[in-house]
Amino acid sequence: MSEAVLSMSGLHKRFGALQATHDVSLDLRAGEIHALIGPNGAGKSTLIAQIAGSLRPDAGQIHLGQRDITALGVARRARLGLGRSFQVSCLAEPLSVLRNVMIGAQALQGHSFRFWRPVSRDRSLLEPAYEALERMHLAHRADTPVAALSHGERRQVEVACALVLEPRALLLDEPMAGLGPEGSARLTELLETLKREVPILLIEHDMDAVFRLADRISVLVAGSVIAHGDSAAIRRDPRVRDAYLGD
Ligand SMILES: Nc1ncnc2c1ncn2[C@@H]1O[C@H](COP(=O)(O)OP(=O)(O)OP(=O)(O)O)[C@@H](O)[C@H]1O
Repeated sequence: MSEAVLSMSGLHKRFGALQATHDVSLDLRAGEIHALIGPNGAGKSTLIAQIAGSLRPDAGQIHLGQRDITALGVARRARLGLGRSFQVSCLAEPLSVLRNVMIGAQALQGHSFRFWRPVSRDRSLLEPAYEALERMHLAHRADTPVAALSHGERRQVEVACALVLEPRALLLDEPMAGLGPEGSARLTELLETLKREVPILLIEHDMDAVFRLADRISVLVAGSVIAHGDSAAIRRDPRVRDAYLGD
């Protein structure tokens, strides 16, 4: 079994009386997609926020490789190799695809707006941004305004933004949301290839995509991991069927 690229142990997070994350331990290994699924309000976004660094856990540790990153902020984690895409799109419609990817990378690096270099002059980002677009099969759209892209292509741009800093691990929060069958199939194919280079922790409600993509699945219910295993094991787990999948 390959070594964990990203791992968390004993994570707890409480909001007042609500235990949003309860003793969650899981890891992400090289070459895999590990999907995190669960009903609405199960605590998936709360968990991702703790991993990405925007929310501090009450207890527990998060490691990127051997390094304890629990106390580090979002930008430090991004610079150390934790990439993420967001549930809500933040692309600038009138700007080209390439400029959006460069701006996205700057933002992830933690540049404050006051000290922003105009992105068009930041040559250091140009080549990595172009390469990230190539990895998402979008280089031919580099000069196209985001406004002219399909919904699926926008999702590809969002993943490309997260790839510019060459992450060691990637957090993807509902990348299939709002995609039709064609867009979803296309992104599924791209992620299947991408995982060989960057392991992916995937939060996703589209169960077809999850069962096709995930090497391992963890099921979160009311803040706790109630089941963990490969697709076949999760499909037949009676606790998961009761709590989430139904018949
Ligand atoms: N900042 C907050 N303050 C108080 N309660 C919160 C806060 N953030 C989340 N919660 C609560 O924590 C629980 C878990 O929410 P979370 O958004 O993490 O679930 P989720 O699994 O991501 O849901 P969804 O699939 O609908 O996005 C919910 O009951 C939610 O209302």
